[in-house]
Order: sequence, then C-alpha cells, then structure tokens
Amino acid sequence: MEVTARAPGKIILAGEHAVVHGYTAVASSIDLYTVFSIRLRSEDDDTVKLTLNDIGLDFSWSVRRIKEVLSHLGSPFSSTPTSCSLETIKSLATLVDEQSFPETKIGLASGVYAFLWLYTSILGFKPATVTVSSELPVGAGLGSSAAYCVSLSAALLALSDSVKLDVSQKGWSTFNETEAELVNKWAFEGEKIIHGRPSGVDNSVSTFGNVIKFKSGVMTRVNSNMPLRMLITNTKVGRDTKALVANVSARKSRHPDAMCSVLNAIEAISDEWSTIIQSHAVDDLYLSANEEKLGELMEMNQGLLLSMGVSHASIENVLQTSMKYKLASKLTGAGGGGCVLTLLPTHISGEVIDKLVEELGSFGFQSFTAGIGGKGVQISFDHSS
Ligand SMILES: Nc1ncnc2c1ncn2[C@@H]1O[C@H](COP(=O)(O)OP(=O)(O)OP(=O)(O)O)[C@@H](O)[C@H]1O
Ligand SMILES: C[C@@](O)(CCO)CC(=O)[O-]
Ligand SMILES: [Mg+2]
Repeated sequence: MEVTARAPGKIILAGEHAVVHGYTAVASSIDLYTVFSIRLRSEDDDTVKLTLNDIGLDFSWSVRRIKEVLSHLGSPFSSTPTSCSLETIKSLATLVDEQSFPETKIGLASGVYAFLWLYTSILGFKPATVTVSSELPVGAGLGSSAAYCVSLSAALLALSDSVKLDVSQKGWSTFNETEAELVNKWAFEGEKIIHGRPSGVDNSVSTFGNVIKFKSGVMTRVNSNMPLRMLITNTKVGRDTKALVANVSARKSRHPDAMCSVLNAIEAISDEWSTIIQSHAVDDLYLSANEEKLGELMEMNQGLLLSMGVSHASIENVLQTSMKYKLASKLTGAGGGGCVLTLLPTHISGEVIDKLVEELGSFGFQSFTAGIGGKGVQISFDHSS
C-alpha cells in the first residue's frame, strides 16, 4: 500500500516576521501543493530511499546504518512530538554527509535533516520508498518548507499507530481535529529544523487550510467574506527564511524601542485586515472601498517590512511596476527576494492584468494567480502497489 499526503502552500496577507515576535499575522492557504508518497518495503529489504524530485536529489540509507546512529533516541514516539536536539542534528548531518550532499545545494540539507528526524521519530526504523514533489517554488515565500513538513508528517502518521484512518477510503480524505493537531505539532518540529525559529503560522495554515489569524502560537480561524484575488509574482531571487528571521531578531535587539513601534503598527494592520475580510459587502461600492483599504494596508505593511530590512531591489521593482497600474503590493513570507503579492480588485480588467504580467515578465519575474483559502492537509491510500 502507498500512502500519499498533500499539503498546501500559503500566502501571508499581513504580519510576517512580526508573528515570530508574538504579534498577529493573517495568512491563507493557496491551492498549490507539496505531495509526499510513502511505500513501506519488506522488512528484509534494508533501505530507506528518499527522492526529492524538485531539487533533483536522491538518498538511500540502510536501516542498519540509521539505527546505528539514532537508535539510542528510543524512537518511534509518534504520539509525542519532540524537538530535535543540536546533538541529534549533528548525527543527522553525518547520515546526510555520508551520501555526499552536493556543495552547491548545501542550503537544502536542512530539509533532509527534517525528513530523517520526522521519519525515525514517527515510524522508527522501517524500510520504505519515499518521494516528494511540489507545485510550490522551493524557498520563495509561499511556505514550501511548511507544506513539506506537513505533508511528510501526515503521510508518516497515517502509517503509524497514533492515527487510525479508514484506509479503504477512495480519493482524498481529511484528518479529524485531534489528528490534524498531531500532524501540525510534528510539522512544527520539522519547521524548527529548517527555520531555526518558526512562529508556527505556516505549518498551521498548511495543516488547517482557509484563512487564519495567528498570534503567540494560537491560531484563530477567520471567516473571509471577501472575494480575494492576488497576483503572485516570483522574483526568482533566492533567499533563506532562517537567515532573514535571524537578521530581523538582530535588528530588534539593536533597536528595541523603534522595532517595538514597527511591530505594534504591523499588528494593527493584521487586525484591520481580518476585520475587513470578515465584513459582508452590502453593495459594489462597499466592496471597492474595502478593497482600497486592503491595498493601503498592504502598502503600509510593505513599508514597515522595508524598515525591518527584509525587502530587496527585485521586490521594489515589482512594487513600482504594479504602482504604474495603480495596484498595491507587498512581499509575502520572509522576503529578501521570493514572492510578492499584488491585490487584484474586482473592477480591474483582464487586459490590465495581462499587461502587468507581461511587464513583470520582461524583468525575468514569473506571475500567476492561485486559489485562496482552500482545504488543508489531505491523505489518500493506493492499494494497487
Ligand atoms: N519540495 C521540496 N523538496 C525538498 N526540500 C524542500 C522542498 N520544499 C521545501 N524544502 C526545504 O525547505 C527549504 C526552504 O524553506 P524556506 O523556509 O527557506 O522557504 P519557504 O518555506 O519556501 O518560504 P517562507 O518560509 O518564507 O514561506 C529548502 O531549503 C528545503 O530544505
Ligand atoms: C517570516 C515568517 O514570519 C513567515 C515565513 O513565511 C517566519 C515565521 O513566521 O515562522
Ligand atoms: Mg518556510
């Protein structure tokens, strides 16, 4: 039997970075998915094979070798999400180094550490073939790391003793609330390995889907009543969330008072965002007034992100280009490159959007739209293999 789990990416509508320091963010899932498939092999077939399709890397460890390095941890402990210690990360790095990780892709190694941690903690030492593929650009602000950790945790838990699913179900099915909570907690432990200091907003929105508000580790569902449309532009400038989050923390400790004001202002923006999208538009006039307010909030949020040091020339280029069309934009996710959101109000014509996309394309950027606010993580079982 093969188990497949898919988890969506996300956009942060307001409050990235501030949320790491306990201030509110508003985020929504998007209908682009990361998909993990796991097929257990027979016990005498002593290997765990991992294929990372998006980054073109393959790994193959013998279960004996993994046991040698990690069995002192006493796994599996699937019902007890546990943090990976620095000591254990060193052991995981040994297992990865033995597979000659290419130097040019070394920034991606933490995803493989997260894999090994979640795999052995949830399933123990079982031989399996594992593959992952994603519709999300990796490391571009759309929550690829969270979708990776959520879909992996979901597929592993589906094979563990901690979750009892009906494996005869056909097609995609969802977890109940308690199971989804467990998936989310394990995914957060994976995110910690990749991000260093994640707030938990990305794994929560990937697990539960829809639109959420998030503050100090607590998620609140937001019932959006607005038809939100965003153009997502990938600047294709590579960046690393861990480094950007660390830079913001350093700036905060250098300028605590100034940064406190910036973070409070961002929280006010997030709160206003959630109030506006929950309100019911009584007519078109009301809707377009609200769209205008959201555009202004995006511009203000972007200005504050610039002051935190996480914008980038490529992001500024997208902002200026969209401004020519009187459209508001902000970076989404960790910034430093990656993706930018541009609000597409309901009155805007397809022709204008096409022109903007073409102009952005002339800089080498790639723009697309995605469905906003769909389901969170889902699972399916295939008995044919
Ligand atoms: N499909 C994938 N295959 C392999 N590794 C992945 C995949 N998706 C994510 N990763 C891991 O996640 C890391 C990227 O995470 P990072 O947090 O920097 O970016 P992001 O999650 O896309 O953006 P943000 O956190 O701003 O939303 C990669 O370096 C890799 O380790
Ligand atoms: C930059 C950040 O706020 C969002 C990344 O999508 C980091 C986090 O919340 O973990
Ligand atoms: Mg991430």
